[in-house]
Amino acid sequence: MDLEIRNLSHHYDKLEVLRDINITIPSGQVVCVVGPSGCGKSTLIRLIGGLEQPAEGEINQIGEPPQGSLNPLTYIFQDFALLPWRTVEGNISLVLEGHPISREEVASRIANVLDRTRLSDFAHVYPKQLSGGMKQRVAIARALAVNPAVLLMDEPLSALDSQTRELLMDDLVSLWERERFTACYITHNLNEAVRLGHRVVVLSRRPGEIRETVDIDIPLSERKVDSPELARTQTKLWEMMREEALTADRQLADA
Ligand SMILES: Nc1ncnc2c1ncn2[C@@H]1O[C@H](COP(=O)(O)OP(=O)(O)OP(=O)(O)O)[C@@H](O)[C@H]1O
Repeated sequence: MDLEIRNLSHHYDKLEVLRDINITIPSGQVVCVVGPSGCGKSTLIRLIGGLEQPAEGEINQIGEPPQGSLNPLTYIFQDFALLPWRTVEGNISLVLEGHPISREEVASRIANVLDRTRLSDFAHVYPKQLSGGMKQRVAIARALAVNPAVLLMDEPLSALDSQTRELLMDDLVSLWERERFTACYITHNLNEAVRLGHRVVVLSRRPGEIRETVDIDIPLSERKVDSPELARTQTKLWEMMREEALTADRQLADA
């Protein structure tokens, strides 16, 4: 299933947040959205997921969700959003409850995502026993358990230290290589964007408008930390964002 965002604009009372956004998220690709603080990135992902209705424009789901999809649009948040009183397995089963699937299917979905995220040995552990990186892997496993058509990821790595972030980026790449998920990935971190995005959409300061869309053709598995080509793309993106970010910072300071 592709996701098509057409002529989307949004405001909160008089505060114009997003202006005429057009983005296509093709099935099996990761589209990263970057932009300065306060430009409307989180608003955009909430609108895509249907948590809020856009003031103007539309979000179209083109084609059918994958077979066995229980929830076509599924979020992964920065703060993991795990229930502390449930084990890893219990946190994953939570999203499967209430769906018309058998106990055997619940068990097989949980086993599958624990295996894919290398968490099988931690099924009975509670979140407080896990590091931040592992908590986010649980959140990723939970999202994958419903076999979503599109993963909506809002700054999923920004609560983690840089080393853990690197490891999780590798995890996301391996997960994608194994089963090509579709994702809209919001981040202010350009390094994440060039490592994980097939396409990077750069937003201006608020009201967020599309400044540029950059396609990166290097296969995800070949994007190495020290790749000069990626470094060049990252510099190009930063040049686009620099002025916007500086002005956005000044506006926030004046507010
Ligand atoms: N529910 C709301 N009601 C009123 N204003 C809101 C609401 N949600 C967001 N805003 C405002 O809309 C603007 C965009 O916010 P948003 O969180 O989408 O930006 P962002 O790009 O994700 O920011 P950051 O990178 O700092 O997380 C901000 O000025 C914010 O204060």
